[in-house]
Amino acid sequence: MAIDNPGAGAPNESKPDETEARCRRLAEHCSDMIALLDLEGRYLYVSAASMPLFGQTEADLLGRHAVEFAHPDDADKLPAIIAQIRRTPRVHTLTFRRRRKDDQFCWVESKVQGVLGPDGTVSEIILTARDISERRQAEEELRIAALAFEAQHGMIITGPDGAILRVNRGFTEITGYSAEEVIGRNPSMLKSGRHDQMFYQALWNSVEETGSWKGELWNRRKNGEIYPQWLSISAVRGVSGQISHYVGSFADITQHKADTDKIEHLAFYDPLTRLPNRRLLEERLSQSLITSLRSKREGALLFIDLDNFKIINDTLGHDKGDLLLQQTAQRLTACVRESDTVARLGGDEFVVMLEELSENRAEAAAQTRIVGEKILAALDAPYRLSPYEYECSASIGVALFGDHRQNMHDILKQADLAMYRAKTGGRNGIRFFDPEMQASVSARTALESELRRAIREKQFVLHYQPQVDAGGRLTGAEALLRWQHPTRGLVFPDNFISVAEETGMIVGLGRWVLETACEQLAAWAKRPETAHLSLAVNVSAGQFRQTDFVNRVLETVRQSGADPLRLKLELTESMLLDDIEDTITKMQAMKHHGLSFSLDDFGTGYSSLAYLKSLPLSQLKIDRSFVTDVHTDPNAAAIAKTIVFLAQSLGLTVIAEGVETEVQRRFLDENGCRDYQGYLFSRPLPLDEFERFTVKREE
Ligand SMILES: Nc1nc2c(ncn2[C@@H]2O[C@H](COP(=O)(O)O[C@H]3[C@@H](O)[C@H](n4cnc5c(=O)[nH]c(N)nc54)O[C@@H]3COP(=O)(O)O)[C@@H](O)[C@H]2O)c(=O)[nH]1
Repeated sequence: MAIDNPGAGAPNESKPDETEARCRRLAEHCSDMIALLDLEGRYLYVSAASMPLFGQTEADLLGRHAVEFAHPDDADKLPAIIAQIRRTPRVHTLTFRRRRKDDQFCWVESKVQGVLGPDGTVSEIILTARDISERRQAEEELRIAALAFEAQHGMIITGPDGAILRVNRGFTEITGYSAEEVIGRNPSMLKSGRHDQMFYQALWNSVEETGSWKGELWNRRKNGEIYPQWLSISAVRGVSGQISHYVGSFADITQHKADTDKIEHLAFYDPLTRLPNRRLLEERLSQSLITSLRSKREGALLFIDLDNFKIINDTLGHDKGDLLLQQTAQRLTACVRESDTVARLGGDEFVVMLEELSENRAEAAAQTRIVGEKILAALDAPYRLSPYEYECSASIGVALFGDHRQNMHDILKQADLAMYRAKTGGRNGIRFFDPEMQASVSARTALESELRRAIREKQFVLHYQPQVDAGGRLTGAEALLRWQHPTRGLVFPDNFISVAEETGMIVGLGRWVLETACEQLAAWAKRPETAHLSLAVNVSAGQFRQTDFVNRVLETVRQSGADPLRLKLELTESMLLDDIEDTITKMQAMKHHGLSFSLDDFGTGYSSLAYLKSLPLSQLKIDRSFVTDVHTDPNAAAIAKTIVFLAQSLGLTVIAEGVETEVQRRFLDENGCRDYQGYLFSRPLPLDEFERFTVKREE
């Protein structure tokens, strides 16, 4: 299509000057640029109303080539079209960047068309131009948004009610769900179950309050796999300010996390043994120093160095050396609790850090020594380094920590120094840094081996402490263990029972006590002056927890011929509460055979009414500490009275131990206690003296 030159005239139409005036009016009121160019592309006419469009005036334009105003990159476009129009005058549309008066470029959409002259050939060119910069920008933004939406990130758009409206390809690739499977549903379908309600509550609070939330989150893929993602949620608000959409963008960070873990592992773990390295040990040690300051519990650092490790490297080669170090790591790890730390400092140097030991330093040293000995024994066993078998002992230096004046480096140095002393002291041993600790640990080691020997050689005797009733009549006795030491004389249980308990020797020792006590009961039953006596025997937690404890007790009673009705087992609160169900079952089984139970040291532990009711007890024993103070401390007096009242309410008898004075006895008597034991009546006596005491009482 072409436009005829208005000046050329046309039959049956308006007169030419009228038409031209109309055209001019049209041009003068149109904000688009309307221009006439000659066939070279020079401006002949430019509509006045369009001047503000590009800022140029008629004077700036007329006679100038239109192409001069085109962006250099678009400069070829117009001449190419003019060349075509000269051949065929049809309409061409082109977009190009056109310079404005201020030298800025704007995007322009132009229609270019030939105007036929009287000879029917193209004599001029009519050009219209419109600024489309804003439209172009909007289109560009849309294009970028579309590209961004289809990026690798997962995208999810929901309505204000949370229903999914759109997801992208990235979403499908990461989650495994197609768009059809999720549209209309709630994103909660992707939840992994790893976060609680509070987590999601905080997330949505942030979106509501700040408009967005960013963070790490675990979700579940369609195949059930749980994976970590980095999620960013933004609320989109409409013109009214109401939330119209939520846009979520997320990346699968599984690989990133794995890489981070790997980097962390490399930084904090020894690659050969996979144990924590020095750096991590130091971190944990500083943390532990803070914790132990708060909890008041001691910790210990065991510095372990393999004896003669160099020889294995020199003789069997480094690969066997590596193998031995790996096995050492495994053995060390097996010797400690999961909460303790085993680290490799390098070479053949390892460190074990024990935490949460006793508050008492000597006890903590004893606990550490037990672990240290376990480690020595484990490391002393032959290593299988196929085809070789190799033996390699270790030396251990120990530093205790709990003293807040020590710092991490001091402790490591102390343990190292102690280890050095262990080496020079003959290897395959443990040394404590603190000489006092060393002395107490050495004494304990000696006590332990003496005790073992004493059990083997039966160096024990029982003493019997009389128990009397309100009328002063002898009702029975408590059997109390004594160690007849070959050089130290009579040793009292407070000096060895705890060691026997910690080492497990209490089981054998307790068995001996029970057998001896039952034999004694059976012997007394045969004599009229002692036949009425009952005997109380102390039982330790370690004994009671043995799975065959009940059978052993019943068997011992049966074999001795003792009357079970005269045997009373003294148990303590703490041991009973360990596993209350098991305790009740065991006690009931023994009670069924006639045995009775006295709750020793009552009032010093938990003293919970709930368990008291459920245990098949027959007696409560008021602890000596309350009895001692009944007339000096109103609290002790109140406790003693309460225990008597409690026992009466539960249908139990009550016995007071440690009664030393008549004042104490009278107070207890006035408050309903009818049975007593204590120095006021007699100290614990060797068998012959006890029997003489019995006869005297009978007289
Ligand atoms: N598991 C086992 N524990 C036992 C055994 N034999 C004793 N023990 C426990 O050892 C602790 C100390 O016992 P011991 O040194 O024999 O002291 C007992 C009495 O001598 C002492 N006592 C008694 N009357 C008085 C007194 O008037 N004053 C005073 N200062 N001390 C007195 O009390 C101890 C008896 O305590 P208890 O057993 O709580 O009745 C001690 O805890 C024993 O239990 C054993 O064979 N196995």
